[in-house]
Amino acid sequence: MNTRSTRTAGAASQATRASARTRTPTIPAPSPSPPLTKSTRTKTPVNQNATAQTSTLKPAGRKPLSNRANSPDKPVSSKKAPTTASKPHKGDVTEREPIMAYLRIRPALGEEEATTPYLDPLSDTSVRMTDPASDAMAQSRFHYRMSMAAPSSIYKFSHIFPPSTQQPDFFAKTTLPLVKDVLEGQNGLLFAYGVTNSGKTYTIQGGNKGDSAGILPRTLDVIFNSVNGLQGDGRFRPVRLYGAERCEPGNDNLFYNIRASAGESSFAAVLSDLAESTPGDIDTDPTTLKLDRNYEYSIWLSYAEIYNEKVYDLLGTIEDDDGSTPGSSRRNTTAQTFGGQTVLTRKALTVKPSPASDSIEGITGKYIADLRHFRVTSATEAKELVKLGQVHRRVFGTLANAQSSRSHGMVTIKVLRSHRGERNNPDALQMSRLTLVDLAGSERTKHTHTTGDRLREAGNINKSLMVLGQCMEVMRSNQNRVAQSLSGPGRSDTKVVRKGLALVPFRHSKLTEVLMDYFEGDGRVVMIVNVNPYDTGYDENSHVMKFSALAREVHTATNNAPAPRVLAAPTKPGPARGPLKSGLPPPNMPTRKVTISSVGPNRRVSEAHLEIVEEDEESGPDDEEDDEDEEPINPLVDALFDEVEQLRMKLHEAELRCAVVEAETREEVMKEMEERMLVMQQTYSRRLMSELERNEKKMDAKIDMLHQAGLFGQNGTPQQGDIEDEDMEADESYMQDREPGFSDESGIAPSPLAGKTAKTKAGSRPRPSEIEGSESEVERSIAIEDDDEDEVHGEDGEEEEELDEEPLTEDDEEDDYVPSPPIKQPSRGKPAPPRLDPPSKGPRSSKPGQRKVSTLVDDMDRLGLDGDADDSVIIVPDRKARKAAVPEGIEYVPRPGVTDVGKKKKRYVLLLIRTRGIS
Ligand SMILES: Nc1ncnc2c1ncn2[C@@H]1O[C@H](COP(=O)(O)OP(=O)(O)OP(=O)(O)O)[C@@H](O)[C@H]1O
Repeated sequence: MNTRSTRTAGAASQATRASARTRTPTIPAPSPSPPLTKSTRTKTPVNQNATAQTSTLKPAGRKPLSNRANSPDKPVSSKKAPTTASKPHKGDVTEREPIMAYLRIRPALGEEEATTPYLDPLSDTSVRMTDPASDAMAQSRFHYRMSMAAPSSIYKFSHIFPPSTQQPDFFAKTTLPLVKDVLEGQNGLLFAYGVTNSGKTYTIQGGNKGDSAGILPRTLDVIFNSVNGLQGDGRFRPVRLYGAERCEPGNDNLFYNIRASAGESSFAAVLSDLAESTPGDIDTDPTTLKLDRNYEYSIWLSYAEIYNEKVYDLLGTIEDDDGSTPGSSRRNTTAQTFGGQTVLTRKALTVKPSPASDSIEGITGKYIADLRHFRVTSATEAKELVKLGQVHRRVFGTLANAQSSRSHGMVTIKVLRSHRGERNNPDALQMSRLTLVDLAGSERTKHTHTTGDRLREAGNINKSLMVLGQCMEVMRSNQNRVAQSLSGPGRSDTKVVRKGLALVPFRHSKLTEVLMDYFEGDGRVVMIVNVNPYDTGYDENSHVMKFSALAREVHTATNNAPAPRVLAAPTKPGPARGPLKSGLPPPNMPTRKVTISSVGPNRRVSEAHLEIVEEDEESGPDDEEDDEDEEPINPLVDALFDEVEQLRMKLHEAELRCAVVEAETREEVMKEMEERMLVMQQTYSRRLMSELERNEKKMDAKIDMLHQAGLFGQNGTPQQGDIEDEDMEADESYMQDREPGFSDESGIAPSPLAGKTAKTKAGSRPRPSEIEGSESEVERSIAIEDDDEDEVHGEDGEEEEELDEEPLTEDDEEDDYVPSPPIKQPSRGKPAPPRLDPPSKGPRSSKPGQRKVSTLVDDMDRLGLDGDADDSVIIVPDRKARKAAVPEGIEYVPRPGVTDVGKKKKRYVLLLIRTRGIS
């Protein structure tokens, strides 16, 4: 019996091999970097303790789904494998190793240097990550933290590379062991994972300065340095996943010229400009590995991308002849011009299960049908190819997103190795492959407000990464279950356990479908986690870190013995290998119209208007046959994944809506607040103005009383004429000082009474309290008392009515009157009025009110203020007095410009009484 046929695919198969072949079940400590040689590799049992101190992703929580993949007794496909007796089998030494997870911290760029990174390496293998928002929250009581991730966590890695790490060093520690493996017949997978702008492309491809070449160009350098002088003539070419087929040496001579690949169009010019600006051979890695010189090697390269859950050949523009079908063109991408419009057509490739005829020990992975591999004979040639793929990726990627890689880029290097003595024996052929994947940045839809096509694109990126995480989780859980059953007493028969293992959901995304063989078959897997510690997406970075913690708990099988590969059945030519549909796209074909431009040498700008047609995958006649080998896809799992994706989209849309509503609400509240503030400001300025006005009027009234009483001419005090002159001068100088539109420091617009205010402020008109010399005179004639409740009324007679309504009290009368001699107000140019007699200071003998009235009448008589006199002035202490004093036929008329000042309490009223004839 062919023992290989008993091998099963899926996690169960891994478990079987692990249990059968793991020789020393010791629990190793994670090594900081992968071993360079097989002898140093640590043999690891599948049972691992979680090394991350943070919570890992939650288990799916659903019942393990089983199908035939879960069964160790899964029957091999009914299809017969080639019956060649020399069918090779793998070596006996298979070990299991955890996925290596390396953290690379990106250095600060530009303005980021001013920011504090939120990653703090604690050692070579552990790092602390602290949410910057939690610091901000501690400082501000208004800030609240919306993150679901823990505010601070410690994560462990196989090794942590600080920002200062240089490309050569990074390559030597992470990738060189895989390069050695692939040249010795082992498979290897390396993928860079991280959020957008975290440095994945820089790590894989490199920068554009000296010594910044990434791990891909370095890998090519090391391979060609090592196989120098050991290259075969390329009489076999790799097909499908493990197969190889004979080809005529030389048929695969490459014809790749970027300009030629695009034809004579503006697009060609853009392509060549882009090629010039794309970093090429920046620096070369001098490392050379020692290889078995009994073998000869041929190196093949392919470059695919997965975009929106479709797989494309990035070297699709290269036209070559496959030799097997003479005359047939094998281009997957074409650029044709119709009436000035360039139509760029590329065809999505199908992912097919590897046929049983190719299978190695029953392991059936998947391959990308029609993805072409090109034989490369030098590092320069290989880098040129990569560069062409890069340009295509940039072209198609730019059409999607100018800044960020929106696709997963996948370069696969296949090494065909044959013994020099058996170079014509296909059974002695060995094939190994190394795939380097630059994953699309895990999309931060929440932060980038992605919508429409971008949202769908982001959804697909996230879906494939989510499925990758799910696969790892299921693999880990399956491996743990098998390991537990092995370690338990009397539980060495893991048959029952294996039956209950969950199906690893590789098939739910193109990315995992294409990579599943690395997880299920043999090969070492390395994961590079790129983190930008200045990035605002703390949550996304936490997710990336948790993902790496999970990956470190998954084990893959490594086989120390070289793996001989079978010579596959001849390739069946199918329609998928034929040329693309040519001509204009059919009307129902979805197309995208885009403009792409580039700046070439001498700052020449090239621009091309393109119509992009992405043809769907085609199914060929052999697909049915292939489908026989396919494991049935579980519709429930598929539906669940779709649902998760839909929910994620809905969540995102809801978040967007919330953000919009929040922004609108904030704006509304702001507007309302502004309006209220404005109203308040107006109210307060109105009050201030009226207050000012009132004070002005009061002040003016008081000063006018003094003027009219002629008190300023006494005892050296300024004569009224002098005061008026001074007033005028002061007014003039004040008005000169004040520019039109002047406003004081308070910002309040000048009051219409500002001039009056200024008068008093400037001191040109002395305040009553300032006129010390006249104080006694004033006291003698009138007492001026301020009252906070004073009110100034206009000349509308209100005062009169008000006063009449209010009964007079005795206090009023007492307070209101201070005996004073009657004063005759001198008219301008007339001699100053005679000095009034000092008031009698004797005790009051009569009722104050009566005394006031009589005294006032006497005063009037003394001053000759009769009804015929002009400009007569009389001070009437209160309304009673006024009523009593004003003789029949005389009415109270305020002089024009003189305010009728009234008080409810404790006030003196200055009245100018004119005779009827004067008014
Ligand atoms: N280790 C590093 N040293 C210097 N510069 C770096 C480093 N890593 C990244 N950069 C720079 O950071 C920027 C973003 O890097 P990169 O384009 O590689 O991010 P990315 O993760 O591939 O983003 P995306 O997923 O959007 O494609 C680039 O300008 C790159 O040159």
